Amino acid sequence: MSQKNILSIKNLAVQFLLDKKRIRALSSINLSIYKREILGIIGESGSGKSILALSILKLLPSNTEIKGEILFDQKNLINLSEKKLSKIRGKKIAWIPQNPDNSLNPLLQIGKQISESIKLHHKISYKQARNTTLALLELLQITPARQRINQYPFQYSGGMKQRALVAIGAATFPQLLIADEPTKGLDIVRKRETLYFLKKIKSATNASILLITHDLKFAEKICNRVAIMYCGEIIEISPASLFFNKPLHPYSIALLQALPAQGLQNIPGPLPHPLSLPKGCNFSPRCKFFTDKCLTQPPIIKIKNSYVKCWLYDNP
Ligand SMILES: Nc1ncnc2c1ncn2[C@@H]1O[C@H](COP(=O)(O)OP(=O)(O)OP(=O)(O)O)[C@@H](O)[C@H]1O
Ligand code: NI
Repeated sequence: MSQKNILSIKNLAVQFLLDKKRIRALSSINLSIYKREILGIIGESGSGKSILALSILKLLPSNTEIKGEILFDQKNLINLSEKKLSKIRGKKIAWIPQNPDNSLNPLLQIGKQISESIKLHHKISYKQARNTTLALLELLQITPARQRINQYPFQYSGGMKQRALVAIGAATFPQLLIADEPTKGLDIVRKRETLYFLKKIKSATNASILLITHDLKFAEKICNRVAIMYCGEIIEISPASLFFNKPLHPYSIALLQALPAQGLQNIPGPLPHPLSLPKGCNFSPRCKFFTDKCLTQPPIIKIKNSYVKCWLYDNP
């Protein structure tokens, strides 16, 4: 795989200001997304996955303080005006929302919603937009496409609506497609479908995909690399093939052991509250490899193609 970066996040920090308190949502995030890869962002609920995605799209609430760099097309998205950003968002960086019923317009034909997405960003004729829409419907097996293009959301099944969202996201042929929990609440058959169609869209559009999930099994099947989040930090980045065989960070190890197939060993202790994070490593109170060193910030260590933020691997 070519390792050209299409997006680089450097020292990203996000805080929410609430009642004069600062809640740290993300700190010192460093992450690159390679061309044509599927990068999984994995972590428990509240670890900051969605906030990371929303930072890239700059769709955070107004009480947010954001620092650092998100480099895309040689621009720092954080400093970009709303006007310039609107040329990127939805066009070069697109988003597949989670819930079809909140995201599709019930009063507009699906075909219109897809072709509007195309026309919004590309100066093409009605006919060209319609042909691209038909091709996308075919690709996502929303068939017969010529009939489905004129139908309304209520005439689609749940699975078709989900795929229609994928089509809207892919309609602009973005360089980066962000999918937030695309398998949430789906049964095994629908999960398998989502896997298949995401892969199909990736090869048809050449997009990179940032996939947010806490479904480890799904991530294993689809991701090239994974980044593991804990309390608003990335604690490990690894090629998926390595991660699922030999996770490095003690939290990653515990996370994989908590899978049903591994006997469901729960991770002891609670997730720290964002307002009272522990000293040093955020995972230290729950870690079975704890030593006194862990009371100071762990270094980020590179091991082959992986990065891990843990004292365990610091062998001077
Ligand atoms: N608008 C906000 N104001 C204050 N805190 C917020 C706001 N939005 C999110 N947070 C906090 O930021 C942290 C990260 O939230 P985020 O939604 O990114 O988690 P997540 O990993 O996506 O979780 P899930 O898997 O449940 O979707 C959480 O502690 C959350 O409570
Ligand atoms: Ni989320």
